[in-house]
Amino acid sequence: MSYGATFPLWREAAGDAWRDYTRHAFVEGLRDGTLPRGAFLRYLVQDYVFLVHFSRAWALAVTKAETLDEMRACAATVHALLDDEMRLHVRTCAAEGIAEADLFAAREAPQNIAYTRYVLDAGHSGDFLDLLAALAPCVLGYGEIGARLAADSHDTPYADWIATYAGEDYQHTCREVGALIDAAVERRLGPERAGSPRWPRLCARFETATRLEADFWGMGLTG
Ligand SMILES: Cc1ncc(CN)c(N)n1
Repeated sequence: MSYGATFPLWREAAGDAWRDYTRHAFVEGLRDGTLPRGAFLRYLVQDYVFLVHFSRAWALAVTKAETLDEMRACAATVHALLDDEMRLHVRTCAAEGIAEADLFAAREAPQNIAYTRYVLDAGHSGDFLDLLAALAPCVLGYGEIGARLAADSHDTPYADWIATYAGEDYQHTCREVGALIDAAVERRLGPERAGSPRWPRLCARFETATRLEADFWGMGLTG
């Protein structure tokens, strides 16, 4: 999955961190069905709270945008998070007897706080590109993981999770976010994006968010 021209460059610059995230033991447990149910539910409850804060971060991107097209793309992502992706969390947890009000009130794990507040801070202290570089591993990494697991999963109880991220709605969001990033980078850095003095810092932001993703899986596994 490439999702545009900038994402593959950021992904390559992140080196091993990208593999640590997208091939994490948690992900492999989703793929082959060996992930303990308790670990999955611990992750899913935290992920609901994560998505609340991620929606706030994408809403912040609306305010940091410079064009109406950018605003529309960010607002569409807020909608996709709040009204599509979180449905997976609500229905899966409801089947386990966990109400949505309990999800909303869940106590945040330190790894969750670290990741979401890092991204929000990238947006508050930086500009639109700083924020997009910190947001990208989340959206596009799950797109990549979902597509791979859909093509290569066995008989797993996590088929609903995989289908959500491999599905057309989520993959459409990934393509739109990839296009948004490309256009935003070109607008601010010009065609020679990798030669811009800002480029290393954007790569570093992407890599940090990628490492925080791996830590988030680890939280699911070990608490
Ligand atoms: C931690 C995390 N990262 C990414 C996604 C995909 N939006 C998610 N639901 N949770």
